Amino acid sequence: MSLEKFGFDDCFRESFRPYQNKGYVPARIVAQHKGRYMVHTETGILSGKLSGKFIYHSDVRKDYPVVGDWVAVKIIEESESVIYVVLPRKNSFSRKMAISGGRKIRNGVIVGGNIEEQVLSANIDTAFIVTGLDDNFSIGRIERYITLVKSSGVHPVILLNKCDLVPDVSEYMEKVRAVAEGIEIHPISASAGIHMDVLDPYTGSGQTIVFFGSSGVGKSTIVNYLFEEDVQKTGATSEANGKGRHTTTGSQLLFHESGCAVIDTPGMRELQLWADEEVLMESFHDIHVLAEGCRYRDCRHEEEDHCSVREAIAEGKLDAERFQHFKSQQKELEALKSSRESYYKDRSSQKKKKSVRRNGVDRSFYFSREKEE
Ligand SMILES: Nc1nc2c(ncn2[C@@H]2O[C@H](COP(=O)(O)OP(=O)(O)OP(=O)(O)O)[C@@H](O)[C@H]2O)c(=O)[nH]1
Ligand SMILES: [Zn+2]
Repeated sequence: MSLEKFGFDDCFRESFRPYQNKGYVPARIVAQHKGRYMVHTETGILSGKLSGKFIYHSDVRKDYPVVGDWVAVKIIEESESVIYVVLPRKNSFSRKMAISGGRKIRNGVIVGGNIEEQVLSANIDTAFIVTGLDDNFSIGRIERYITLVKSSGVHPVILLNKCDLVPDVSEYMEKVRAVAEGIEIHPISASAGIHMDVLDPYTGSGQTIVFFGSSGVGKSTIVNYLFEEDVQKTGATSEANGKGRHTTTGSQLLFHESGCAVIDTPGMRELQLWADEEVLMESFHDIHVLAEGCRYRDCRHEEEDHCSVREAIAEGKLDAERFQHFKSQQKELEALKSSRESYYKDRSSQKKKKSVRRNGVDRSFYFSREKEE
């Protein structure tokens, strides 16, 4: 199969030129785990390890290959290759990682300790910012995601999913348009198959896409629609209000036979979690300010003594309903966090190596993932 189909464009071809005719072949990183890689070459998927020279010359983490990167490899055996070079990236998503010292996450940003940039994925054409037109709809959250995507240099597209749940989308469209100047906004319904053809221009041959959005907005349902099969498990709607459970597991770069690649890695999901946490902080700023007066730093504003938040409710300074709303959103985030933690634990105790090709989809769960810190 041709590599153009998987995004190997003229630009990458040009960067690869010096390695051509020297025994190297171009390949794309489709999985990565602690210095082990899986690469997709013209002839198929191989394991890949870094050459000694590469390791010697790379002193920062961001030099190392990540999912989505194009690399120059030498094939040493039928199923094994050695990675020599990472071709220059078009763009990338990264997070700041603490490598030592007293780190702490505050407002979604790591403070304290030494920080190093960790690149999570590279060479993405479109990042879909997905929101549900249900309880989950939040303008603040959409703004967060826009910032996240724009700062990486990737083209953002906004999808307002679950349009089947609202009689008139125009009011939502207007609200979103006000914070998303110049960004395409599309109302869709993945489960009802409404307006799904708006995705066509972004999901053709050679395109690499990624989905951002809180748990339950329908990211997996959209991917399944695109791939016309259940490549990702979707959560059954747990409540009548259209909320779903957190269900996506697995880390992969999925290739559709059309040539579209979908990137999904746990690190990217953490980026979303942080964006959501920040939104929670911002939209309940009053409660965060009140909480500073609580006796205990980790006060949950439940049964604790000297709780400024409960006092404010008792005095009628804080609306009890608003506080309940805050608590339920906080709970949702905590549940999401613990499900991600158990995901990492499960993965580390269970070594998986599986690659199945079905209905034109390379379903590759290349190897287990542990928290890469
Ligand atoms: N009404 C309606 N429900 C939808 C639509 N798309 C998805 N859902 C439902 O929303 C729930 C969550 O969908 P998922 O695709 O699992 O959401 P997700 O964003 O992948 O969630 P995580 O995997 O937790 O990140 C499921 O019950 C879906 O059936 C839609 O267009 N309309
Ligand atoms: Zn309190």
